[in-house]
Amino acid sequence: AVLPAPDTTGLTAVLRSAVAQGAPGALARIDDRGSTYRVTYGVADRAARRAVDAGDRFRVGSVTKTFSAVVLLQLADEHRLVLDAPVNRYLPGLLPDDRITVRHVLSHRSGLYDYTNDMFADSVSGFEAVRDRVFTYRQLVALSLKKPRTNAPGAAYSYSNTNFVVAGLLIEKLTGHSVRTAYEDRIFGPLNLRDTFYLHPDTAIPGRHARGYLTPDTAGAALVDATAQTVSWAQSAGAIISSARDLNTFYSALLGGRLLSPARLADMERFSPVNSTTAYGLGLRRRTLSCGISVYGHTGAVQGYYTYAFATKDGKRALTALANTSNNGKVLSTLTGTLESAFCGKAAR
Ligand SMILES: CC1(C)S[C@@H]2[C@H](NC(=O)CCCC[C@H](NC(=O)C[NH3+])C(=O)[O-])C(=O)N2[C@H]1C(=O)[O-]
Repeated sequence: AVLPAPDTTGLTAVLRSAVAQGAPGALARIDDRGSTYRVTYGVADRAARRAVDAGDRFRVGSVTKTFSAVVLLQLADEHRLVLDAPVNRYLPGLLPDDRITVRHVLSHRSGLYDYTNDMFADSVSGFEAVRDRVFTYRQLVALSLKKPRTNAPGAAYSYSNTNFVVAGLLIEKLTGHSVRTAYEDRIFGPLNLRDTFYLHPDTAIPGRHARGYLTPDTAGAALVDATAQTVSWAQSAGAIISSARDLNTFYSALLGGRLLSPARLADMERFSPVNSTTAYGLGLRRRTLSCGISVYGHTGAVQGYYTYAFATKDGKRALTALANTSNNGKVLSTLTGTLESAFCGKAAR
């Protein structure tokens, strides 16, 4: 299908709305068959009053889940992992139910409870309690197992960070290396993602970056600078640092068939419906837009940063958008408009 031209005027209007709704700043970058469009609005650093730059690095949150899924699917391509095998085959005794498979984990159908529900029940105090903490994967899994499963294995979709903490344990067990080494050797290096890092438990973001600001639960309370944090509460579920350029490169390469065999990419794109416009595959979301076009990628919400990173089925057009706030539902919802502008064009306004 011929895509409408991107609507950069509409894109600017969406970013302006996000800032009006409380984000200090926002950026968007579209890569489309060799053409690049960049839009920025507001500030990357409130104290220094530095304007957002489209090249700024940022924390990508759950966009990390696609990277973790790619590593495990590459291991499946290498016949070192069977997607429909129980997780406990590779990590004996980890989970209390041998029926939970790797595929259940990567599609959020395992039933494993999401420990962040309790961890961040109060947004600011929950964040302050963990921002400098370092967890082991098994400590995070133990937090989840204190609560009942949400569903029988495979019976329903229920988003849970715990699933991609288990994915991190699988990556380290099956590769014999750290998650950081697996990302660098299998994705960051081959795609030359120079702005992309996995530095857990280091709290800094290297190079020029947008500072991230957590919106408190109390209306009108001051934003909390959340830039420096270990993201140890998430790790292989949410701790990657990247840029709009690199995320566009990543999703274009993935959907263009450069990272996985056709069979494994098809596994990743076996979608179960989440709601009328969204479906989830293996570490990959599909969103169907108002113009009927479906786009593939992931969103991210880590303290201080909202990310949307999506591309067309063939990977030839990709969009990444970032607003440097979080815990602000209006901003998260408004950013959906970047997909409409990027892929549906002017008709979307
Ligand atoms: C499904 C999501 C949106 S949430 C999930 C994951 N992020 C988290 O689980 C962190 C939740 C706490 C973040 C915090 N919220 C609170 O503290 C609320 N009390 C805030 O907004 O800064 C991620 O990233 N995913 C997004 C995704 O996959 O799109």
